[in-house]
Amino acid sequence: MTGAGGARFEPDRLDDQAYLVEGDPSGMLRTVASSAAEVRTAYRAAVESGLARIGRDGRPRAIVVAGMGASGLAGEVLEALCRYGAPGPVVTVRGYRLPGWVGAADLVVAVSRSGTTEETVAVTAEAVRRGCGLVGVGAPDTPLAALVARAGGPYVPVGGVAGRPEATLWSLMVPPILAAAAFGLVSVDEDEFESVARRLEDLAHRCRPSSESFINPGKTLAMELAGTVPVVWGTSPMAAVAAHLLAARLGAYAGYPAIWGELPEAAHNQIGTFDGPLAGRDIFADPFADEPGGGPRLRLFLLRDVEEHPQVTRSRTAAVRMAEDRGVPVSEITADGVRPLERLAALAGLVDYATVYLALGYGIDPASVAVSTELRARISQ
Ligand SMILES: O=P(O)(O)OC[C@H]1O[C@](O)(CO)[C@@H](O)[C@@H]1O
Repeated sequence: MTGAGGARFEPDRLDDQAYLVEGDPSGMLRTVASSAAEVRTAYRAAVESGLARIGRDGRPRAIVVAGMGASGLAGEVLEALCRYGAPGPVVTVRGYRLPGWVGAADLVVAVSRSGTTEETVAVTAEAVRRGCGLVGVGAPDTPLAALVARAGGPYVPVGGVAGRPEATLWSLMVPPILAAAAFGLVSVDEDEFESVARRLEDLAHRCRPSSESFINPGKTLAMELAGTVPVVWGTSPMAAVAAHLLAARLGAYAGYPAIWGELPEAAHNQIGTFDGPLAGRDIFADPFADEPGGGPRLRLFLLRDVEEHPQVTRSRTAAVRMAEDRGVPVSEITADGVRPLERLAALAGLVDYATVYLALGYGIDPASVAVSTELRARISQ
């Protein structure tokens, strides 16, 4: 794709079965529908790679997850799981260098689906030089795999869609979680991953292409996103990962912008947008124009977790009222489920569908947004 500037969202496309096949030549909808299978495969691959054995060396001082883009989100998921209950810190590194304090007492989990992303390879090489414990997740026979082999760490091979690292998150995030579980930092078992898989299967059924827009939650969310400037807030650390995922997927699949944040922090800065130039009705818009509005306007998307701090609940409720008072529409999506990973699955699965449908509604092939590949090529020359 060389640019889709000016593309129009056409809701009818979402119920046009022939278009949903032709407009998605890489089968992104099929890839998203296979998320449940991916969770099960990732679990087995992680177990077979011997990840559980790393726990025998004793608990590391900290776990550092290194990854870029969607691979970095695997670190955020682990951070969210560990934030309040784990006896040690989890840090995500997105960049070329490890923090100065990281050393032999720490475990670095390097995540790169391609196994070639230069930032992640650089951080992994630094981890080898510093004598850190090392786990790798990514494509086999790659620079990343070679570095992890040199350090003698376990490597969890990841397949998936070539050139589409962000197509599914689960194969990237399951191994770091199991690495943390090996040290007792989190408590997860096969049952929990199985209930995640079942939840994703249920979503795949409800969001399937043949299910009409008015009952399909993926298509509904896509229609609510279309033509807006999305402000996406999560109401817990895990819901905030889903908010970040939504913003990331919008950019990657639909070339669409969004801002995201986590309550309570987002209420300290992003709430300013409710009184800004993109909020509410456009008073200068031509009332006789074919298209009302005069440009995209703000819409608040609240990704809610059933486990919220009581003050966050108050902040959320007040923010919804304040948005509505100012003419900013609000969409609220609540993640249900007993365990945090189930709730993440409820939100992340919906996000994956909605962002693919949004791209298709704009007539964009969700696997064709290649500008990040162009940037990679330019900086590697
Ligand atoms: O998982 P990888 O292969 O390291 O890629 C990291 C990120 O870089 C990108 O390929 C973009 O450059 C994203 O698609 C991806 O999320």
